[in-house]
Amino acid sequence: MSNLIKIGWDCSIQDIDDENIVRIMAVQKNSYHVSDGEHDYAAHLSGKFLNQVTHSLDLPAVGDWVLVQKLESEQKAVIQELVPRNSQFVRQAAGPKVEAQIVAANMDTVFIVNSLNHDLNVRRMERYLLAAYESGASPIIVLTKKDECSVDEVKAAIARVEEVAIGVPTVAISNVTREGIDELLEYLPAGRTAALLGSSGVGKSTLVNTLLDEAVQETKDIRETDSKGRHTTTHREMFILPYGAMLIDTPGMRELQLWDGESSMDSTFSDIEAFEKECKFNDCKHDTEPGCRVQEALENGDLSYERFQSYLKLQRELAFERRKQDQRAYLEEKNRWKKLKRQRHAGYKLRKKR
Ligand SMILES: Nc1nc2c(ncn2[C@@H]2O[C@H](COP(=O)(O)OP(=O)(O)OP(=O)(O)O)[C@@H](O)[C@H]2O)c(=O)[nH]1
Ligand SMILES: [Zn+2]
Repeated sequence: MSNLIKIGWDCSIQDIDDENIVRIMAVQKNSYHVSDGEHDYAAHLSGKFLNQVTHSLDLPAVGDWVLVQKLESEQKAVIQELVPRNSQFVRQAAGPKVEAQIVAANMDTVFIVNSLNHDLNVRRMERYLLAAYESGASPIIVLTKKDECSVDEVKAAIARVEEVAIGVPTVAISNVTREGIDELLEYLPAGRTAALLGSSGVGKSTLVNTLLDEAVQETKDIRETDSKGRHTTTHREMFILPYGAMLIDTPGMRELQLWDGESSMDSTFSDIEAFEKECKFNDCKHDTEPGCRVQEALENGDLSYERFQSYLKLQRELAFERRKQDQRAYLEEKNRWKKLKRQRHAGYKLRKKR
């Protein structure tokens, strides 16, 4: 058990004493890299596990705890069962398919990484915040490339961020000068697990290297590209930092398409939520209703028009996402039914032959 504590196991929450528990350190296609805090194993899913998978969220992700059968002699392990998660960061998988993709699991903290230079985008940050709240972990905003900005620019950027990340700690850092790194480390005590999330190029992998103090995770500068000029490294990996915290890197995220988040809208938009409570009507649509506090806030500048638009847009997007998922659930059920019918029919034919 003591070895598991080294890789983030929280004994106070989960009181399982099992030497066959390991943590997923890396995922690459269908193979896993797991650790029990002492030894590493190459792992794959058991047939039974695969048979029970009904949803992409049932599959192990980086940060997950799983029960395995170890084959000590070969340093291999077979994954039997997934330990229920404390948190999970989920997005709609890239591409046209309606599919949830789990980016990281069992993290205590989500670092939402943005770069302080020209492409600081608070609308994108709202989206990440929503998904972070939805994950069940606590968000922290990390602003990189401080070295590229003047003191005033940094101040102005932080002020913009604080308007959307209400009450969320914000740390500005530089991977070049190491400024702000000590402050960031306060959010990374030993035994804690954090995930780095943010768009491609904001400096996540560089930050992993800064914190590891060695070049482990390849960064943009030296990364290979595929024939289309895209970066090919997209695998997720968890790193054990020298002082005992765990850090999950999530390279190659181009955009964050939401999967779920309706229940986290209030946390993400706590300012709007507070105004809504003061509207005259409970079911106010904040449009033309009399006594609308939201409209009043928009008029007197307490609430920015862009932020309110973003709030409405995310609401619509989540509702749309929900409808698509319902449709998919319906089709899945239908296909399952068809398959069952086919199987029954085949069984019938077999019996007749005998
Ligand atoms: N000036 C400056 N450049 C930085 C800093 N952090 C990262 N960079 C540079 O930004 C570029 C992108 O950094 P990466 O660490 O590869 O970005 P990433 O977020 O891991 O990107 P993906 O792996 O594609 O998701 C590289 O050229 C880094 O050298 C910083 O604090 N200051
Ligand atoms: Zn209203």
